[in-house]
Amino acid sequence: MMQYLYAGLALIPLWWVVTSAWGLLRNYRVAKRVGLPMIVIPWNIDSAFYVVFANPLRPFWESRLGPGYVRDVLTVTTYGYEFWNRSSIARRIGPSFLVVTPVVIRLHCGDAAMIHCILSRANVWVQEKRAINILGIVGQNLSSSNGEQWQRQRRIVAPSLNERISKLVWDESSLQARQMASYMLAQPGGESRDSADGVRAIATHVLGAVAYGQPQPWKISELPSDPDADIGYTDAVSFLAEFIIAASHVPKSILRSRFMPKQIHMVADVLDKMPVLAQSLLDSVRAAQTAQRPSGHSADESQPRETIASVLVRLSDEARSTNGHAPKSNGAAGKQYLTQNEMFGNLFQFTLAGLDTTAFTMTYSIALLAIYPEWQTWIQAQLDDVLGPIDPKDDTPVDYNTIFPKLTRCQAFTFEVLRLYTMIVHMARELSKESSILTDTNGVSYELVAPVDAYICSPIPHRDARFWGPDVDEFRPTRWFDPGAAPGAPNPFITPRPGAYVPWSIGPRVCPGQKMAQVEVAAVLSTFLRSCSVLPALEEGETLEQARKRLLGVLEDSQPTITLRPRDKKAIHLKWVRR
Ligand code: HEM
Repeated sequence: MMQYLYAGLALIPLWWVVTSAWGLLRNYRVAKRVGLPMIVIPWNIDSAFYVVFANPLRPFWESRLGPGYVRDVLTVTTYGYEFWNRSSIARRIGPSFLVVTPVVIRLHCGDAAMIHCILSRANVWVQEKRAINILGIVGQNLSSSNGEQWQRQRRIVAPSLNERISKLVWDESSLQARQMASYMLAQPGGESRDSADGVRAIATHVLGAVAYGQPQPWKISELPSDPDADIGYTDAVSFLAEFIIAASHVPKSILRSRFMPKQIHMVADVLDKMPVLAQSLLDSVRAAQTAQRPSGHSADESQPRETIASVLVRLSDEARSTNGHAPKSNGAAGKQYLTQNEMFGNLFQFTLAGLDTTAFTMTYSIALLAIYPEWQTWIQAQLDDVLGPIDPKDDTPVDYNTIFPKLTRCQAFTFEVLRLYTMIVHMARELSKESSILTDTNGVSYELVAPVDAYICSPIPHRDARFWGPDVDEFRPTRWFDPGAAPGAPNPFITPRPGAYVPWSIGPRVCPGQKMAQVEVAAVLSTFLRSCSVLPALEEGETLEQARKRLLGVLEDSQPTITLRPRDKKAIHLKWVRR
């Protein structure tokens, strides 16, 4: 009897070897017909074990391994390589290549024309299942749906981020930035290691105010840590956003187990509280709408009361009453409004998609201002030109409609930050049809046959000298100005080749919060630079030049979790001085 058991156990590894070899051979044959460069890997790179260990192992092999196949394999299978590899693999083997394993064929796509092909066909290259599982934890939302479900939500959600919201974002961001600048200037010697936490507080409070109607004064926020304390909706969503992988992958019973730290127990508690918190937020939005005049304004016409949540509720309610059961193209009745679950999901999604992306864009921006003082004075010169001489006693709010369009240098600076420090280093898609033909920038076509995944590796086209010129690796915001644009033209910027610049994605699933983020970053940078300058704080015996190099090293040592971030944000040690 026992000998059968031993034979059975011995067969398990053999079975694993045979099925892996068979899978690899099958995928290799399919991939070879495509004609793109390949990196063949004989194990499952998506297994939980490999995903967990690949990143911590990076320091061990990075300094020891020379160039070659093994190094390439370890690089492309370590999360976030798209940023830290600085396009070195893509420059050697080609901007797009296939990673072939026993279980998957994955296109790593860095060619602008191919990226454009994929992102403009949202019904063919759909959101990948793993991303859907992570992003839909609190309810169905834009990022966790495809097809008709996505289209319906998009019709209602995208318009909620409208121009009126941009004005609110501008005002709230400027207010928060003024409070943060005063705090920084009041620190001993104006020095602080809290700039990253400070701008995260701005991003959190701007969302709290304009998305959920819960304004708060600026203050560096600690993540909640007391499971018994009351928690507001904004804090709950930003807490879950921080622990999104645990919240989406680990069962609540394990999150609550005795071996887990208190903060992880809280993930389960906050998940349980979310429906109640979201419901009470929606109830208060609906109550405020009932009390409001039909014009959508409060009694004081200059004070629009709308928030993203209230616009979302209004648009969905309007859709429900006008075409709640409009016929689908196939003749069946289909709803056109958001269900309660989708409303919860999409409200949560704003924080998930909009908080860290905007906060870290601001973190990199401030650090880069300190690293490149020439660009800081360049922006300040335009600010002084547009806003006139500085008067420290004048704290009249700057008007969004007239001033934002004129702050072209702030905007160009942000474009350049997001070119070299792209927040979302890859966007995952999978082919939903039998096959798809992609044509690259050289006009060569490739046929991909399902099942196949694609990673849109945004940093690769952002560092492609074919589109950005020989100084592609340099930080140079002036590259964004079109030399042919007339002075004072409303849009003086170049239009990058389709697919060459995708920090906000492109095509039907382009980020609906793009304008909101641009307005927020411009408001914060312009408020800071109008009254302050930022420099790297010097360590003992260091020159300013050495400190700038050190600070650049801190930014270069970045790693995405979902959003790109410096590994050590406290090493962004800045000195704030009044202008
Ligand atoms: C600098 C800031 C931001 C960056 C770099 C950014 C980037 C992106 C990218 C790359 C995508 C596409 C992801 C994919 O297709 O896999 C996306 C989607 C999205 N973003 Fe943003 N985002 C930013 C700010 C915001 C803000 C402020 C909001 C809203 C408050 C927002 C809401 C969304 C939503 C709802 C989607 C899903 C769109 C869809 O699937 O139809 N984002 N964002």
